[in-house]
Amino acid sequence: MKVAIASDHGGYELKEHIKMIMDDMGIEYEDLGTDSVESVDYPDYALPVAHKVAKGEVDRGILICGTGIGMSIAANKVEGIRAALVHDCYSARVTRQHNDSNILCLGGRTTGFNVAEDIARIWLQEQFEGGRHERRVQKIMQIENRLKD
Ligand SMILES: O=C(CO)[C@H](O)[C@H](O)[C@H](O)COP(=O)(O)O
Repeated sequence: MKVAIASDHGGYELKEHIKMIMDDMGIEYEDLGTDSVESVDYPDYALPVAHKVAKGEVDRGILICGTGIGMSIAANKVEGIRAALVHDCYSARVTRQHNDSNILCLGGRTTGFNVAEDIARIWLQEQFEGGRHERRVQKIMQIENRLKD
């Protein structure tokens, strides 16, 4: 599995921590910035990650800003993206099993490193269950298609 990861300044330190977790898990990743705590605009980092995931250039994405909210709003504008803002381990598991979420959003100012690490480990390992959830994900995609009319 290959992951694209990015953050704004509010998520920079957590991004560096999550990269260490992926190193430990043996997961290949591409870091699309930012490279410091200097102030930047989160949509500029959400879009490249979302595009890579939507185009299939990577399998999944991780986006981190201060709360994770801005990143999730921006990423979910891209067709084919199911970005999940996660604060707890149960949601991390279920958003993979049920929603087949392809981007994980975390808050660098709202979620402690230890909880964020647990969330990331679960989300990176968990599989989509399909079945009834496949039908529901298809209905999300149909909403995207209707919006094109
Ligand atoms: O988009 C956000 C709010 O949901 C993120 O938390 C940003 O990181 C935040 O808005 C950045 O704020 P700052 O005051 O410019 O550091």
